[in-house]
This record gives sequence, C-alpha cells and structure tokens, in this order.
Amino acid sequence: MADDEKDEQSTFPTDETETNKENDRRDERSCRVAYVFNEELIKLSDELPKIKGRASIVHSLIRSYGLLSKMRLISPHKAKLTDILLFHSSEYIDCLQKLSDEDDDEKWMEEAETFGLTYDCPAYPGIFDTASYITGASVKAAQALSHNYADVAINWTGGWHHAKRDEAAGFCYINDIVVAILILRQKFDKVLYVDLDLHHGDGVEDAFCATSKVMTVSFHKHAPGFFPGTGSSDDCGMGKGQYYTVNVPLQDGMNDENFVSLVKRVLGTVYKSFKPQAVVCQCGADGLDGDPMASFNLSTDALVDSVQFITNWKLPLLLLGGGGYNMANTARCWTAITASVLKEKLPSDIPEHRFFPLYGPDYELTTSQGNRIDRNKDSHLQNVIAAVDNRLLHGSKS
Ligand SMILES: CC1(C)CN(C2CCCC2)C(=O)N1c1ccccc1/C=C/C(=O)NO
Ligand SMILES: [Zn+2]
Repeated sequence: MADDEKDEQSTFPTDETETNKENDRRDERSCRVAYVFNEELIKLSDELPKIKGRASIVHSLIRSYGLLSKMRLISPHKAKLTDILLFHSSEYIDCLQKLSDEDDDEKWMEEAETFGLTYDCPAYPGIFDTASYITGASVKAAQALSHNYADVAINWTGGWHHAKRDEAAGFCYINDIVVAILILRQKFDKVLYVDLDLHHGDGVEDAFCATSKVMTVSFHKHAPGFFPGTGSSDDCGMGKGQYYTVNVPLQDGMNDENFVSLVKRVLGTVYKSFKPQAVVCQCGADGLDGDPMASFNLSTDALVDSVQFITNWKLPLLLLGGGGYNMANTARCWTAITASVLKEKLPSDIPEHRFFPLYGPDYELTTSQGNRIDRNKDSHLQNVIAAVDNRLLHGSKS
C-alpha cells in the first residue's frame, strides 16, 4: 500500500513494553518530546515567500545545540486529503490545487478571487504541496500525542492561523492548526488553543466559535488598520460556543513583564474553568523586539516563560510556529522554547554552524526587550482581565 495510506497506528510503537522502557511516565525532570521534521519538509518550508529559508535557520540552530538527540524524531508526510477536508471545503482545496499546479485554465483564475487567492495571498506554484506537507507534520505531531508516544510534540513549520474553511488569508493557505485540533479531538474531549502570535488567531477562532469542546485564547495586537482587524475582547463565541472564545487585545509597546503576567492570569483562569485535556500553542515570534512588524517589545523570555507556564500543567501539548520575520530572532525563540520544554540549559553563545553569521553582533541565544513606548495602559489591561473573568465565570455557570 502507498506510504501515505499506511495506518498511522504503525507509525508509533504502541506496545506498552516499548513505551515503558523509554520512561513512559512523565517525571519531574523532563518529558517525552517529539520533534517532527524531515529534509523534504524543511526544503518546502524554506520556499515560503515571506519567510524564505527560515525553516532551515530554525532547524539548524536546534541541531547545533545538540537538542535533536534528546527528542523523539518523527518523519512526516503530506497530509491526506481526507485530513485536510476535515476542515476545508473541497471547492476551496480544488481551486488551491489547480492554481498551485500552474493550471492556466481561466476558470480557476476567476474562482481565485472567491477563495482569497489574490494579489495579497497569491497561490504560487507548489504552494499546495508545501501547505499539505506542513499540515501533515502538524497532523503527525497531534497523532504522537493521541497515541501517548510523547508528552509534547513540536512542528516549528506549522502555525498558519489565518486560513479559513474556504479562503486563504494572511499568507495562510491550509489551517494546519484547525486540522491538528480536529485530530486531537478524536482522542481528547476538551482541547485548549493558545495563540501567542502578534496577530489575532482568527482562522482558529472562527473554526471553533460555536463549540464548547475547543476554547481559543488569543493574545495579539488589536489596533485600527492592523491585520486581521478582528480579536476585540467583545468576541465571545456563539451558541454552544458562547464564552469559549477569549481575546486579549493589546497595543504597541507590550513588554515582557506585562505580557507574561497577563498570559499567566488569563490562562490560569481558563485552565481552572475549562479543564482542558490537551493544549495546542501557536508560538508566532513576530511580537519580538527586532521583528519587522515593529510592534511589541518582547524578548525571547516572554514566549519561553509563557510556554513554560502551559508545560507545567503536564497536559499533552502541541507546539507550533507561525509568524516571525526576523529569522535569527525567531530561531532563537523557538530553540529556547525547545530547550525549556526539554529542561535543557543551553550556553548563551550561539554554536558555530552554517547560519552563525546571522546572529551577529552579539551571537547570543536570548534577545533583550525593546524600548518602544508602551501604549498599554494599566486600566486597559485590568479591564481586559475583568472581561475575561466575567465571561469565564459567566460561562462556567452555563
Ligand atoms: C506578508 C506578511 C506575512 C509578512 N509581513 C511583514 C513582515 C516582514 C515584512 C512584511 C506581513 O505583514 N505579512 C502579512 C501581510 C498581509 C496579511 C498578513 C500578514 C502577516 C500575518 C501574520 O504574521 N500572522 O501571524
Ligand atoms: Zn503574525
């Protein structure tokens, strides 16, 4: 049978002896971390227009710190069409495939508009294969958690949170996050989604706004004219999903201390009221100081500490990438998160490796905070927390 039809069961050693042998129980010291990658995934991800070469830079830094030998390496394959269609409409996927195959049939060009495949989100040749491979990696990571093969699973090429059921958006074509959550939902009754990217995780929020089985919590910049424009604290889901959507809208100049205390305060309340059985966290790094988005003042510590807070819950956790346009800082951030999950202390000096020159002039692993004016008034942050408490308290009554 074809490789991608192989029953997923056969991918992970499921017999107890195998997993028990490899300290199956998550103990205090560390947990079992699965890292999904192969050369094909890195090569295809490197082709993504706005983050050319980023996948290699991230993977090379993780490898140069010797972290690969401490993780369970899993080789992914392209997502099956049936997995992609768990979320996306077949009309949209058909059009994406046709445009990606350079099918110059006029018919598809006209439809392109309907499916968001336009100038600001072009379906460039090969995009369908790339997006399918990335989605397959997030699916494989989710399956590693569902099969109890790992406690934490990582796909730094994933995290494309803007893609809608039948529309590409914000340079996201297939929403690997939604597909991965739907896979996790086959095993876990309640899944928590956390979005740390600078941008609102609108595609994931939309997908689950009407269900109480998936709670989405997004921390993001929310300002006039800033993409995607949604994500105000008023968004609260609808129907059965009411109160299972939480948004934390922020202004420019957000610093580590306020960001991390907000994350801990909001997620602490969410954890107590929602009681998730699994967590998916999008770790977009475009909120870091030094990113071309030039919005927040965050250092890598802010994202590391936020993810560590979630890791401490000791729930099955899927970590995904996302935005991050300063390649070296994004690699620093996701390497530091990987080490933190492994409870590995890394030397601050960047090891000599293929991309070493990118890390000048300091050649250090962690970055410092920016000093952009902080537009976040304490009163606003207090109001956001009150709104979240109100909603979750209200929600937990229902
Ligand atoms: C084209 C890129 C993706 C890159 N970019 C910057 C960074 C560096 C130079 C331009 C953007 O603002 N983009 C966007 C353009 C239109 C809509 C959305 C985005 C970004 C989405 C995002 O990051 N979500 O998490
Ligand atoms: Zn972003």
